[in-house]
Amino acid sequence: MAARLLFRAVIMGPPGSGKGTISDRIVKTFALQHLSSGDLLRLNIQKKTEIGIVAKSYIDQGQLVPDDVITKLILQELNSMRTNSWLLDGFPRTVPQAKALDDAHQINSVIDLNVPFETIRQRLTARWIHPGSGRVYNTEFNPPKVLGIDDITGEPLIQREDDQPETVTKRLKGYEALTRPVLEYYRNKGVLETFSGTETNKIWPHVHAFLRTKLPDVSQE
Ligand SMILES: Nc1nc2c(ncn2[C@@H]2O[C@H](COP(=O)(O)OP(=O)(O)O)[C@@H](O)[C@H]2O)c(=O)[nH]1
Ligand SMILES: Nc1ncnc2c1ncn2[C@@H]1O[C@H](COP(=O)(O)OP(=O)(O)O)[C@@H](O)[C@H]1O
Repeated sequence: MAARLLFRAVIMGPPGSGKGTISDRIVKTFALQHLSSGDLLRLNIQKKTEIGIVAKSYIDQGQLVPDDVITKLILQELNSMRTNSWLLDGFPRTVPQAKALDDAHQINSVIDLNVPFETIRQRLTARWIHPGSGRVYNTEFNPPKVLGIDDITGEPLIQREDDQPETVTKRLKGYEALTRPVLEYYRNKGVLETFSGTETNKIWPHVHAFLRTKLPDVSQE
């Protein structure tokens, strides 16, 4: 496929706004490759790589991993996705990250999930993940078939250490201070699309309708 036909998108929103959940629906519907910075970091932590060891100390504190560490990791990964359309989830989270991404790739659209912080706090205490795949559950919204067990592999689910209420508060503060300016950055570039709401099932049809104007729906193929 010629480079000009590739679609490059970013999905943004505060922690717990549904980026992972909506990304999952997007990749099932459109031919896009999904890259989640959080999943990639957790994989590195699991494998105890050098990056994983550095990242863990920040993540557990509810702080962002340093810009140079995450930027290098993501740009390296994107290098292996040169011929694909992609959806980047969780990166960029600071203006320096956004600028570094711009220097390497042209971003066509930024999907911004605007979900109130109170809604998010409630969701994150009920979030369970399958660490191997990044599959995400919620005991109220999308519970696993068997409590504590991944539907697909039968392996145990875990709660993220950084989903404890005090850490969530720190992450939301960090979002306000460091990530909100990235929305402004993309608004000024004319690529920001904001979707507001408190329920993924109500937000998703709007995201779907928007992407439908950019990409063919391949879910029936
Ligand atoms: N109650 C409720 N939970 C949701 C909804 N959408 C997503 N969730 C859950 O909220 C948590 C955060 O969603 P996730 O997609 O992981 O958000 P991310 O941190 O932005 O990637 C997960 O446990 C989801 O299953 C919703 O509409 N209602
Ligand atoms: N682009 C990034 N820059 C710095 N730190 C990041 C980035 N992406 C992920 N992280 C680190 O990983 C943690 C978990 O990220 P993620 O799984 O995207 O969480 P959530 O989706 O709940 O916001 C973040 O709180 C942060 O410490």
